[in-house]
Amino acid sequence: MALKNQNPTTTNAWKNLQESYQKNKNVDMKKLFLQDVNRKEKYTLKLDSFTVDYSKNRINDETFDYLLALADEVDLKDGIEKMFTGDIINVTENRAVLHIALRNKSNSPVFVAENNVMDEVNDTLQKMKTFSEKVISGNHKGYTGKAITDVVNIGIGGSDLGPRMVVDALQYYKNHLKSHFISNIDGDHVMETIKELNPETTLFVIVSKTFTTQETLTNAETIKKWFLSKGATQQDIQHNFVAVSTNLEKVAEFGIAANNIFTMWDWVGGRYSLWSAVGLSICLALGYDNFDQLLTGAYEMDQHFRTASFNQNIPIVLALISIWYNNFFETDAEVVIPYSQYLTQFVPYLQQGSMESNGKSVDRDGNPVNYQTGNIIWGNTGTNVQHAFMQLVHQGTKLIPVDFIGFKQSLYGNEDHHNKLMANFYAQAEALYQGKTKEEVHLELKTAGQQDKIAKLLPFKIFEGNKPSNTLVMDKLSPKNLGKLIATYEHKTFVQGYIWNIYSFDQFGVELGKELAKKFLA
Ligand SMILES: O=P(O)(O)OC[C@H]1O[C@](O)(CO)[C@@H](O)[C@@H]1O
Repeated sequence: MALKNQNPTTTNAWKNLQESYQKNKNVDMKKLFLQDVNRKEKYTLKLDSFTVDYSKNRINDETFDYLLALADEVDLKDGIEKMFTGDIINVTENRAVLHIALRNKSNSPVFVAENNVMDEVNDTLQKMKTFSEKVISGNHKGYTGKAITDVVNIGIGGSDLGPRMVVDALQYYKNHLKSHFISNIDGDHVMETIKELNPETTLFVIVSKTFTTQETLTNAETIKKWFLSKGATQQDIQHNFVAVSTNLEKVAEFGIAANNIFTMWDWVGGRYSLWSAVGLSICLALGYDNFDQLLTGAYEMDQHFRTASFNQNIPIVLALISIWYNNFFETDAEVVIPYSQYLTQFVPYLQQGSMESNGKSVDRDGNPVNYQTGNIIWGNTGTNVQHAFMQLVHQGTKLIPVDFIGFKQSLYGNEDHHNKLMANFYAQAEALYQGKTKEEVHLELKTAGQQDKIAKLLPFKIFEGNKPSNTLVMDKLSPKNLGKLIATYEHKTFVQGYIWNIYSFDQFGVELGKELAKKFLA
């Protein structure tokens, strides 16, 4: 059965939210905190050690209830169940959407048509484990009999961003294998990556769900030529090349042996695929046990998402807050700022996850929507952003909600650095919320003995404040916690798309550019 099809603007909850917006759009968050001493606790969600404080938002109890009512009215519960039970919710491509099956630690059956997909999932995971252990231990040899030292992931979009982000984020847990990622069709990118590599000891992992993507195939062919030009033969390819794909025929045409193919399925969207064999580069870089922990973290979030009541549900609450700003305040963008240098690739990863999913302008009936859909996601790591774009968030004319992501402990345990990092983390959220009034600036200049500057500087030093943010805190950046964090944003994206009444799991918007590029090439 298809997803319910309902224009969200026709719901009672939407009308109530419009009224609530008119009444409360300029609500002073400081007053909300004064009125309710328990606000911080009340507006904080928990899943084990993962806490999400959403108290610094222009939301009062009334608004929050209407947001929850919106989720009820469009029957979000039904949408979630349909995803988890393998319904064809990617209608335009006639596919189920089952990234949750890839990390289904309960191993309870998940059916697509009559087929329990868990059997194939478990087989592929076992194959990834066996192969990655063989490579890491040095038992899998390159074509001249030497152990592998370097792994190159060749893929783009979901076949690159997920594994790249996870390998980078979890580099603390990495083994001796060096990881490289080639995505762009820019030949300089390819040459810069392979120039130092030894073809004898390098494993190339070609990742393409379709195995028709121009970038990936061009890059893979260039590398194959380079490999063959170094004295290797066609026969040697089986030692140094493996592929991840659904398109077994095309992989065979490329010259990769059948037992070197790791399968995936059409019910895994590219941007949701790092949990599948697309994560092979993750297993190779971190070892299978760490990959398994990543899956466990995501599974725990899946369970929470599926079972927690809406008002306690982390992805749902984050999605509703986002809709509140996007559709009522008409903010266009959201900033995501992880306070961990390890998460440098997190925002580029999230950009595909969110923007390729929800950048749609027709509803599930094929009619143009008369409301805003996908958010623009941007950001980078703190504290770097404080010296870059935060000026605009603090004092610019736009209202830009922020997600701050932080960890209680650093991995190397350097307390001095970590205390300073986290002091900045909390200070940014506080500064956005508190602001600085005219009176405060006045007093500050006076106290600093700068009375003579008051007339000149006063307006420039005022911070309007009352700017919204969520604060997401985990104990430390572990594989399990990263799994939880990624799954949080995956489900947030699902909820937004569901409520906006769009299809989040196709991506026809990338096709026109591809077609025209072929014409330009000709
Ligand atoms: O894995 P493939 O088939 O090469 O596709 C790569 C990427 O291209 C897209 O289809 C479009 O950008 C993404 O959704 C996907 O992640």
